[in-house]
Amino acid sequence: MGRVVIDIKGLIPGYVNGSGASFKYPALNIVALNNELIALVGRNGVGKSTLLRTLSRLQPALSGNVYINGVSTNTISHSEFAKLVSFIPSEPAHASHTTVYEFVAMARYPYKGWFEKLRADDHEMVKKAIGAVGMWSYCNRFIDNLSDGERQRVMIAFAIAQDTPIIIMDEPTAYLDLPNKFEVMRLLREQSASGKIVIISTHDLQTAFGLVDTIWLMLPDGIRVGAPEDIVLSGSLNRLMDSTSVTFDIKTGHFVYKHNTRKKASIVGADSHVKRWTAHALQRLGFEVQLTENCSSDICVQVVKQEGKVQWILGTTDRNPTFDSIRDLTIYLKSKI
Ligand SMILES: Nc1ncnc2c1ncn2[C@@H]1O[C@H](COP(=O)(O)OP(=O)(O)OP(=O)(O)O)[C@@H](O)[C@H]1O
Repeated sequence: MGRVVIDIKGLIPGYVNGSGASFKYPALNIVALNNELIALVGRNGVGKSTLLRTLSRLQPALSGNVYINGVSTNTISHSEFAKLVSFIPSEPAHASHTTVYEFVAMARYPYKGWFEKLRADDHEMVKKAIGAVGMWSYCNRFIDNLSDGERQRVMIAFAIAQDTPIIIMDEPTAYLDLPNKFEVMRLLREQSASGKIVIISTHDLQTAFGLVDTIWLMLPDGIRVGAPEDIVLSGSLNRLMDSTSVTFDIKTGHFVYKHNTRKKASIVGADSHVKRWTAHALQRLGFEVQLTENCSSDICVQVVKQEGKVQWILGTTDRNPTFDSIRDLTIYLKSKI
């Protein structure tokens, strides 16, 4: 696959109605490069689908331009554009009485003239695409009878068979369980590694921040572009969450519930994994937790491990309450605070 560059210049995506623009996003200036897997993230309603649909030419921009390899997409014919960009919408395909094979074969039609049949090399491409997503044994199954995860793989096969240098997918990991989310991301990584630009929108920050090359973070006042790590270090994620109940913990890389109470607790003991998960439980109860060598707060939990058995002792003497599980410890603490 040759080099591909998307150059977004002064693009304002949005909708107009009779009284003017009903939704208008600030102007975007971004360059995307081949081999880049990009996740577009942002709150509900910020404009992710609108931007992806605009890049895919399914709706006009309010102003600005998108260039693919230096050519304005407004000047590219529909059939040529279909050889450059495949767009997979967020709603899973429901094509009645269409088999997986027939559905993926439709991806080859941009390469055909009117009434022209698929040739042997088109069929090879379709077979390769279905095989690449591990769906070969499903070829004769109807699309309607697939699970969401299976259908999502078929959608990726469609994009592979369309064989475009740019793949745009709106929420490809929605509806999927965790192993399937990672599997879909692996397939998309393979596509970008083969030289394509892959742009997806997602609400799944863990998957996005763990696996993509670049984040496009859509905030209400404009977009931030960077490696996931750049975005974390810029502090922009707290603006994404800008909420009274969630905050981003830069030390752990996790989004955490914001508690109002800030009682202090310390956890002592030798087993670092047990200490860390005990801290997790106490943080959930609203404690500010320190993992230390010595008890330094009013509430101190000792993690003791003897002959493979773990116990949690509240306080510093043997007469203090002792628990056999984190659940018992938290039930006790909740009854006291
Ligand atoms: N057809 C339409 N006409 C006018 N406004 C629309 C239309 N479709 C969506 N909008 C508005 O455009 C804004 C952006 O919507 P969009 O669907 O792009 O957001 P999103 O970030 O994809 O949201 P979500 O994460 O909830 O899917 C919203 O305020 C929405 O109400």
